[in-house]
Amino acid sequence: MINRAQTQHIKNVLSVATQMGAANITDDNTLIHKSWTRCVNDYGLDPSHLRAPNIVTSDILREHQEQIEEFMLVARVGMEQMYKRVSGLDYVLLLTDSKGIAVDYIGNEARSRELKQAGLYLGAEWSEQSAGTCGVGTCLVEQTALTCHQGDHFDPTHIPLTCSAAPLFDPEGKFLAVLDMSALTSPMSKESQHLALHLTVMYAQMIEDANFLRHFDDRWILRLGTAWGLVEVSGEIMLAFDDDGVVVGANTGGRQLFRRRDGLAGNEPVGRLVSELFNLSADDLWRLVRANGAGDRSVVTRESNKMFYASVAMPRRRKPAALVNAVPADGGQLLEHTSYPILDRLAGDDKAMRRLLEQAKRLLNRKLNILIHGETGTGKEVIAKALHESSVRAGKPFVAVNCGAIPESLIESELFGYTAGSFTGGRSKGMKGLILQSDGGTLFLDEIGDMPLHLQTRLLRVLSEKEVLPLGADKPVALDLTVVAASHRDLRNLINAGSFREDLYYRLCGATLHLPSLRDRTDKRYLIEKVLAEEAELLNIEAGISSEAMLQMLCFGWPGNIRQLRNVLRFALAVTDGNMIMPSDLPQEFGDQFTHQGGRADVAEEAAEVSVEGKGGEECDMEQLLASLMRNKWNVTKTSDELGFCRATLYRYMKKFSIVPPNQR
Ligand SMILES: Nc1ncnc2c1ncn2[C@@H]1O[C@H](COP(=O)(O)OP(=O)(O)OP(=O)(O)O)[C@@H](O)[C@H]1O
Repeated sequence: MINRAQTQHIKNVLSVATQMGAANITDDNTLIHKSWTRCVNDYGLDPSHLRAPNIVTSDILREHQEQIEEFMLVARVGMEQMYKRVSGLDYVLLLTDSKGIAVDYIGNEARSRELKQAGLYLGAEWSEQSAGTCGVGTCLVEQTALTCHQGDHFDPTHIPLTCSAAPLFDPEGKFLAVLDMSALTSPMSKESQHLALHLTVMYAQMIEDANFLRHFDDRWILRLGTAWGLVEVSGEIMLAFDDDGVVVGANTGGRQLFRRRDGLAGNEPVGRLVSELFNLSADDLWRLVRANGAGDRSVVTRESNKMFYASVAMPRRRKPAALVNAVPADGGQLLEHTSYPILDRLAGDDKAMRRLLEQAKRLLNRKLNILIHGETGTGKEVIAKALHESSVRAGKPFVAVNCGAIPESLIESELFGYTAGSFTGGRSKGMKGLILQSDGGTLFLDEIGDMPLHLQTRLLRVLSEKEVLPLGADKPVALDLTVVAASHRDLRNLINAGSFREDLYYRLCGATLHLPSLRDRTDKRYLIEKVLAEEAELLNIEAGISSEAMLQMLCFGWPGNIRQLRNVLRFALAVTDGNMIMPSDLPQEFGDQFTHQGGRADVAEEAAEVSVEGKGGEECDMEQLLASLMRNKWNVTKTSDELGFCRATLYRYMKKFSIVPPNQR
């Protein structure tokens, strides 16, 4: 039902959109009126057709999140800081991607129903084409910061809202995302939102610059500013340059400084020498590195003669050989690249695992909850513990809880604890729950999908309020909690089935790690050798594995993943006669899945030592062949292409090496 104010709004929108061509709109509200015109004339939207917010499905949302996953980690830190400044004022923060989908959100959980109804929620689509004129959508088109206040909105249902939005660009200057601060209600005057817009622009710049510095953490950074004392921390203008003094990146301020006045492309700082852009020789750059807050820091742009103060920071991540020698002894300490041996040891050369571990390293010491997905036995708890031990929380407790293993009737008291006498059968002095036991450290919640719904609600409260209320207590206890949750089930299916809270899911998945199953990993040999060494050490023996037993293990499907691998090796070490594991030491199913030529074990062993040649003359041994087959999911055409054989040759060698595809076993 359209009310009077809405009817008036619709008339207003239509009169602006139909009377004015976009070109000749010049009043105060230029951006908004241009957008109304676009909505009616270009997208065919009708303001009298009221639209409910479009919230995309969790699958689609995840696809959008994955596209800017790394950026979201940086943005989240900025959003949390920004939210602290406005909490209590009923603002909501949205981060949308370049398509206008809200990929991250921070808002008042208590008002989540109203916020969802208004579209101020995770997964909401705020492009102009979908929602009409709005903070995010119009910022996406105009690529500038703006406030879309109440009646500025196109859709009459959005009239109560106020939205201030600022664009975010990636280190290459590509439009990446929008940061938006919105409220369901606000004072009438648009001026009341000046501060909101200012804050949004400020945090957008901070997020963009943090992302820029992360992206170029192996490069030299030249900062320019107009305040002498602030230039070391100011991100107004930043240029990243390489060891030869060539600019490899510029932040938005840096690109604007060199933008041509006529707006045409060109004059990009990237690719040019720092000394071409400023009156700075290589010696001057070193002087700025050493300046350490003192001395002359003024620089002038060569083309436009603008004066700035400058500082230069060394690469944070690596030690570039050429420059280490060039930087004088008092040129400051280079930061060593920190390695994380506990995480690094979890994988060999499997690409998916190496990517995952790099991602895990970037998550360290961020106040983020992490969700780990993976089949049973893939090492979810192992990686959770490695994350804990590699972080600053290493000295604090790591408390692991298997939500699926504790009887439902006990989970509540185990997790939240209880006061003396609060329930029959409890300890007389009460009990500190597992959540409180993990204060300052990490709480690992395994099989989180098995947590009963009413406890999910309590856990959500603990996570959002950072305090826990033990059973029977009248005062909550504050705590510093980091949760790593794991599940072998797809939690989104549980959400769709109504057995898992969506809001808890988003609280838990500050970042998601997907562990590959063992059969898909290309570093099986590394894992086999590692687990064998660990098991042998426990028995205080030296142990090896014969090439045929290794081959059988490499070919096995491992439905129980690394846990099964450990059990198999433990079994083999227990039954083997000597210190060398032979095929006969492996459980029966290993022999069954592996067809020997003529049933003779020695054929495979012999084959393992044979090398075959590709048509290009390159050597290829049995293991390479096997690895390639597995990499290509046993697709013979792809494998033969990769190795440079014809298919017939590949089949011949598979036969020779007794390699049987899984579907023929
Ligand atoms: N990278 C690894 N290196 C050596 N051993 C590992 C590795 N990952 C896992 N394991 C071993 O595999 C077994 C299972 O690991 P873990 O309990 O972490 O798996 P999970 O995915 O949490 O299993 P579940 O889903 O059943 O709880 C353990 O014995 C662990 O030591």
